[in-house]
Amino acid sequence: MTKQALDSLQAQIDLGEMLPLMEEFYTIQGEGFHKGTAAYFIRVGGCDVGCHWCDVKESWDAAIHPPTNANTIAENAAKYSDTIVVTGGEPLMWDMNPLTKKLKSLGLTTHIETSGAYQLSGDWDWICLSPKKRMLPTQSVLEKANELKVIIFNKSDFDFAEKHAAQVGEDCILYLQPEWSVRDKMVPLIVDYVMKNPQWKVSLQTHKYLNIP
Ligand SMILES: C[S@@+](CC[C@H](N)C(=O)[O-])C[C@H]1O[C@@H](n2cnc3c(N)ncnc32)[C@H](O)[C@@H]1O
Ligand SMILES: Nc1nc2[nH]cc(C(=O)O)c2c(=O)[nH]1
Ligand code: SF4
Ligand SMILES: [Mg+2]
Repeated sequence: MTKQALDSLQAQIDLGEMLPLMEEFYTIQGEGFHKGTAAYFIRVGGCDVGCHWCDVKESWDAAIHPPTNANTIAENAAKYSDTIVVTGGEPLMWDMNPLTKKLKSLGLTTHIETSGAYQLSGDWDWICLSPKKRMLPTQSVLEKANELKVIIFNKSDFDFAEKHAAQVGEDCILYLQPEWSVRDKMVPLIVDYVMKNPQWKVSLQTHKYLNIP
């Protein structure tokens, strides 16, 4: 590519008109409030949060995922489902306005899975915030989150969950989700916690039990 072409591509990436697309798939939302609902997933590459237990580390390096036109991604997604889940990687590393503008213009419902580590962009019908210790969520995401889904890897994560529950809106639905590799150890603690603190609900990665993407 010429320098001019590279600069133009970078400008489109900066505007969110092009996004590093890792994968797309039609499946069942496995987690949280919308679990059990058919949805088309768009997985955008790039994440620098660095969770040691992340189940999609292949997403982290944006450079290995092809820059793809946001309008093209949206038009393709519309063929599969009315419900579109944008995930990553960390989708809010990129300007989500062009992608969600096109998804909304096609009449689709937009959901995001985010750590909230970056400023909120995009037009969302549902925001799932899963905060991370290594990079705390911004106020912009905390105040708009529809669900708070905290991953429980060890006992200290219950305190982390409460700290974030105190920062989200009143109607935000609260979930505790076991980290997959320690689920046998953490599920009994989560069950006990939710019975004692019924403002919380249990979320499981049901797609992993169903053996679907
Ligand atoms: C891979 S992340 C991508 C979106 C965004 N970066 C985030 O962390 O919310 C999608 C969801 O999977 C959760 N997750 C990732 N690895 C997990 C694991 N090993 N066990 C349980 N949940 C996990 C995240 O907390 C997040 O809710
Ligand atoms: N089925 C299914 N449901 C999911 N909910 C959140 C996911 C994600 O990786 O963001 C995910 C995923 O990867 N697969
Ligand atoms: S923020 Fe999300 S994508 Fe990034 S490392 Fe953590 S779980 Fe993985
Ligand atoms: Mg996943």
